[in-house]
Amino acid sequence: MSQTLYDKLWRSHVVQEAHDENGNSSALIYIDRQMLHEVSSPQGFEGLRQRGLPVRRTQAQLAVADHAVPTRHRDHPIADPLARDQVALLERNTAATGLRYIPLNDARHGIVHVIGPEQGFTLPGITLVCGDSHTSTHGAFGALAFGIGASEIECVLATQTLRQRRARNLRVRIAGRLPAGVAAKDLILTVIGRLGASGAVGHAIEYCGEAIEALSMAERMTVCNMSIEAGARSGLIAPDDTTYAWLDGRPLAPRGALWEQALDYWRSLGSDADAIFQRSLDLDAAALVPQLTWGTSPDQVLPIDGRVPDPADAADEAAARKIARALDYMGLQPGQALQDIAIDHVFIGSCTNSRIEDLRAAAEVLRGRRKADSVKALVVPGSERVARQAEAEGLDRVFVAAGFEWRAPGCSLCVAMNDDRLLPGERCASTSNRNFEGRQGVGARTHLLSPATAAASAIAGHFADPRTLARQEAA
Ligand SMILES: CC(C)[C@H](C(=O)O)[C@@H](O)C(=O)O
Ligand code: SF4
Repeated sequence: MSQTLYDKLWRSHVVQEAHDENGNSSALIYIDRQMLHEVSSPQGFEGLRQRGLPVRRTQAQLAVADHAVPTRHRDHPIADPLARDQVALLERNTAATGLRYIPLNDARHGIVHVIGPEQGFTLPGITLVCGDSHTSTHGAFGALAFGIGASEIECVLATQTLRQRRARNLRVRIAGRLPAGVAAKDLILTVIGRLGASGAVGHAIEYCGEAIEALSMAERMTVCNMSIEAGARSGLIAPDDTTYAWLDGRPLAPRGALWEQALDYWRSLGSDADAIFQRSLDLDAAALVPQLTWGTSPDQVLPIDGRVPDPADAADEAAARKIARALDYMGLQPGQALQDIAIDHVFIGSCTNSRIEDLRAAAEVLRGRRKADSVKALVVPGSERVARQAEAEGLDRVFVAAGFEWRAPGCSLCVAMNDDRLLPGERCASTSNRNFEGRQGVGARTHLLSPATAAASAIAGHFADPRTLARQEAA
């Protein structure tokens, strides 16, 4: 029977399957690898300790502290007591159980979803979990990767299995090629706008089509990363030569004969031509434009040349209330042009957009230019590896010359769990993935966009279209 990529990943990991009276299937599936971070893991380790259980497969785990870590003064002890305790606890837990832990000042340190792939811990064909919703990122490699809860972390530590419900298949097919100035971030924001924030609940999204095949691994990770913002726990892209070239030689990737064997297997993973998807969405890349969120949910998104929606135009009462509430929190007026909205901050970072390609895209816009005086701007590379690469290319100097602060890796202003946060009412152009109320600090206002659009907006002091800047340059 023909199968999708998801079906193949699922079936190859089922230990035992069960069907309920509605025909839904759930199964005990084998989990190949788990990543752990300081915020979601303590309860899992504690549960294990209380039950007196050992970790079943220590080599299958990789831990790193990223959410609470400061992005300055990394050579000093962590000043914030809560963050210090969280990091110290992860260090103790991993040491006590013999798990692989990447310390703060290690050359491999960074955001969990950036370093997993970098180290080759993430591989095609595997199941990978983490107590973190953006684990969908790793699906860019053709891995079945999803976020799990605290009790599930304990279960994976103890048994290397999980009971899961099988997802339905949703295909997002993008024809054609992305136009210049339009990024993978614009693509995924468009998709989320079309599907809605809970539109893909219960589904695994497979992204395919010419535009997806043409994406770099960094761009594919940006796309899969935000699958959860449409409600899907997993996003997937079939592995191909781009994937293999990127992984070849990574520290934890297979080598020699094992690499050849793995390649043979990985090449069999793509969805069969006649595989059945329960749902599908088709878009043309040529029609895509830079996107910007205006509200407090990632699906409240519009083209950069759009205007703030008017609750009066909403389809029904409930939709009108939702828009009105978002406008109130965001401090916006119906009908306002998005490009007239002034910003206070720019944040380039997060597991969505902090890879070297993202920094290059932003630096290209900023080279020889300066941010507006009214704007505070921050670049937080996704990992030490990204930071060193950027420094080797002189990108850090481009950012600093443009008036940006160049920081050490971590989640930082994506989630404001460290000391990087905004004040109430402050407005931020952010390359991260969530614009929820309070996400970047109590009362802070977040607008999601691509690195290039963030850079163009930093220069303008208000939201700006990176394509306009490129046209001015050419003129
Ligand atoms: C803190 C963590 C558990 C959380 C998540 O699950 O995603 C965070 O990473 C986020 O992006 O909101
Ligand atoms: S960078 Fe943001 S989205 Fe990614 S794991 Fe950290 S907090 Fe979550």
